[in-house]
Amino acid sequence: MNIKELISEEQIEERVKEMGKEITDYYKEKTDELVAVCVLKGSINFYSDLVKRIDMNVLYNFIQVSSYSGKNTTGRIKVKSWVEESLEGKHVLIVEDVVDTGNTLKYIIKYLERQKPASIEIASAVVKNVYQHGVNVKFPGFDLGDYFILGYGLDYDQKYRNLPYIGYVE
Ligand SMILES: O=P(O)(O)OC[C@H]1O[C@H](OP(=O)(O)OP(=O)(O)O)[C@H](O)[C@@H]1O
Ligand SMILES: Nc1nc2[nH]cnc2c(=O)[nH]1
Repeated sequence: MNIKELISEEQIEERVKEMGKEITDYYKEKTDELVAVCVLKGSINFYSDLVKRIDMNVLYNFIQVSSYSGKNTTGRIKVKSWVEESLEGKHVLIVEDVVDTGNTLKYIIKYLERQKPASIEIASAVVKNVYQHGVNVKFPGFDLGDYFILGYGLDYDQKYRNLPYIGYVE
């Protein structure tokens, strides 16, 4: 497979730093504590980098869902594990690696809303088809066109997640 680099490690690092500041500025008037929900598996690298750049107390939480097989969405969200602690009254930031059709996020938001958090916002390393999915990503990292991307946590059939940059298959 021929993989082309699209966003370098340095560009990611720079943008994640900025996003951490944007998130800190947004929340600092509202709360001194944030629950960051990592959407496994793809968000693991972004999550780990981003939380270090948020200058307030960040509580960790994890949810695992998946719907992609190869390059295509199956349209069915499989839930593999749920968040553990109660989110009632908490400010929640969902941390995603990529928002594409928005199906995964719509599902997760519905699930988290049942727990009555004070607020739910989204940070995503990459946003694709930004006007199509109807999900408001308050903190987008990179806005890309219709590439199928991999690396920096993102997979192609579970492989290539550990590439330090974001690439696409030529
Ligand atoms: O906006 P959507 O079209 O729903 O696509 C986005 C979702 O697809 C990927 O997850 P995937 O199902 O591949 O699971 P993974 O994170 O374990 O790789 C990605 O991590 C997002 O969660
Ligand atoms: N790996 C990967 N997963 C996705 N899920 C939705 N879009 C993408 C993508 O471009 N790459």
